Amino acid sequence: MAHLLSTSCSIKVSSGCRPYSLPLKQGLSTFPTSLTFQASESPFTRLVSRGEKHQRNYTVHATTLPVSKEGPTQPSSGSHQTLKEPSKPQRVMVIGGDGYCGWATALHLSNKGYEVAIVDSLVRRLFDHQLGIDSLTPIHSIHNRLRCWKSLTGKTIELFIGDICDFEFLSETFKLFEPDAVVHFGEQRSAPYSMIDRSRAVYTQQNNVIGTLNVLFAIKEFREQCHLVKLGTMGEYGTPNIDIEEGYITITHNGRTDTLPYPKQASSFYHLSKVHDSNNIAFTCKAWGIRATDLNQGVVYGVRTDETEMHEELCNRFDYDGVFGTALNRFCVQAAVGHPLTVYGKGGQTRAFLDIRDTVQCVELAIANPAQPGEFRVFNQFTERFSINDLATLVTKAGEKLGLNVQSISVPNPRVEAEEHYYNPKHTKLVELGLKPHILSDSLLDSLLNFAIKYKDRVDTKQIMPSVSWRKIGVKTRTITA
Ligand SMILES: O=c1ccn([C@@H]2O[C@H](COP(=O)(O)OP(=O)(O)O[C@H]3O[C@H](CS(=O)(=O)O)[C@@H](O)[C@H](O)[C@H]3O)[C@@H](O)[C@H]2O)c(=O)[nH]1
Repeated sequence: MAHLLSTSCSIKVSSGCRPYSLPLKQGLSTFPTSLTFQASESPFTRLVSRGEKHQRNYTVHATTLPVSKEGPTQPSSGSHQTLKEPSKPQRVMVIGGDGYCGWATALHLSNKGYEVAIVDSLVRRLFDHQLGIDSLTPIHSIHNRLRCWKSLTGKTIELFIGDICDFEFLSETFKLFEPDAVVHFGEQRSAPYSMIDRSRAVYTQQNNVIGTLNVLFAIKEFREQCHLVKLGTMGEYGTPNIDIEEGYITITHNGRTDTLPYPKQASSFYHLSKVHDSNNIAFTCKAWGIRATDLNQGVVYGVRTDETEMHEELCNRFDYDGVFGTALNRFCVQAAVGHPLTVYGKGGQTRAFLDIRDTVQCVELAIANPAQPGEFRVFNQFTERFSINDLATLVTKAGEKLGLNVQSISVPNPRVEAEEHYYNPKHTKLVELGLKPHILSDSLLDSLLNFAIKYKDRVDTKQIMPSVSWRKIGVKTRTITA
């Protein structure tokens, strides 16, 4: 990688047994990069030695306890390696477990009694450094987060730091942890980031598509009964002028009828990467009998979950900048600091939304009710629909109740998207499994706004306006200046 600097740093990993260090060669240019391990001191070697110790423990302590819809509630007993009923998941690998949705999910599953391992390259933190942005909330290192969780609850979350695009690393995590389910959040998830320049577009698709392919190969090779729960996006469908079904549509054409994958019309290189993932997963379910659930998630808002609010060191990240911040969270921060709400274009663009507390609930439901071998399920994961103008109105009213003077402006739309359109996506499958939605209420908006007000001194208002244009993307690597 031409832009890779040979800066070395050390990441400390706490295992349940003893801490050890992973020396890293880290790309710190403006170019996106994953963390690359030095050949002489690879994490692979270290993880193997740690894993051998754990594997001995598994033989003595691991478990085959049955799981209810609520998830297992008892600690392990018996040998995990002789697991006879793989459809009863207990061991969940959360890839991307240091990120916004991943962190909340990892804690939630651990709290529900699952044995959880986080696999993460920490590259999301590196993006912040590269772009000069930061979470509204101060976030602690993954090591402090996990130590804090352990001291509060007595529960250990295992940690594997590395890049899933490195198949050797991923293989070792599979062999050591032996997951029954893998929740895959470990992708570059920002549409604007993928539209900064050619290098970020290529990075996004390479990272996301190859990472998911590696997960599929790892399941096939090492853990064929493991259920893949993959974070897709509602943006895969685009905004067609007909109802959006959950993954599949039955079509009669020239007198013949078939149920086919719902047409995809993604509108950023990021959203397209998820379409490519879905195709690869669908194919491997057919070809290899992989069991998979694609969670086509809408735009997530909120920050607190039952677990993250147990201690300030467990606090989740909260992005408000023009690259990683999402609509409602951004509007709350904008209202808190007196910045006009940034409605792109006409504001009639309508999207599917959900509270982060429902993200963790949906993932848990998908794990507790796994897909069958060879089945490629698609769930539309959201609870409500709003246009951007609806959101601006809601935040304005909620802000006024708190004494804030909230204004909106129409910003020339940096994206290429329909600004007025039909939008009626179905979302019944997760409700049928038991989802109890948190609806966007006045009290939730009130608490989100108060949250934003609490941290408003940390806001860098220069990061609020959008800086990435879908039309102006070029091949030249864009350097982010201070
Ligand atoms: O200040 C803003 C920010 C956004 N928007 C508009 O709000 C809509 C949603 O944008 P967003 O930035 O909130 O979300 P998006 O880029 O679509 O991506 C986010 O939501 C996706 C779900 S969905 O939108 O595809 O359903 C996830 O896949 C992504 O990981 C997550 O970053 C867009 O029409 C955008 O033009 C504004 O009008 N003003």
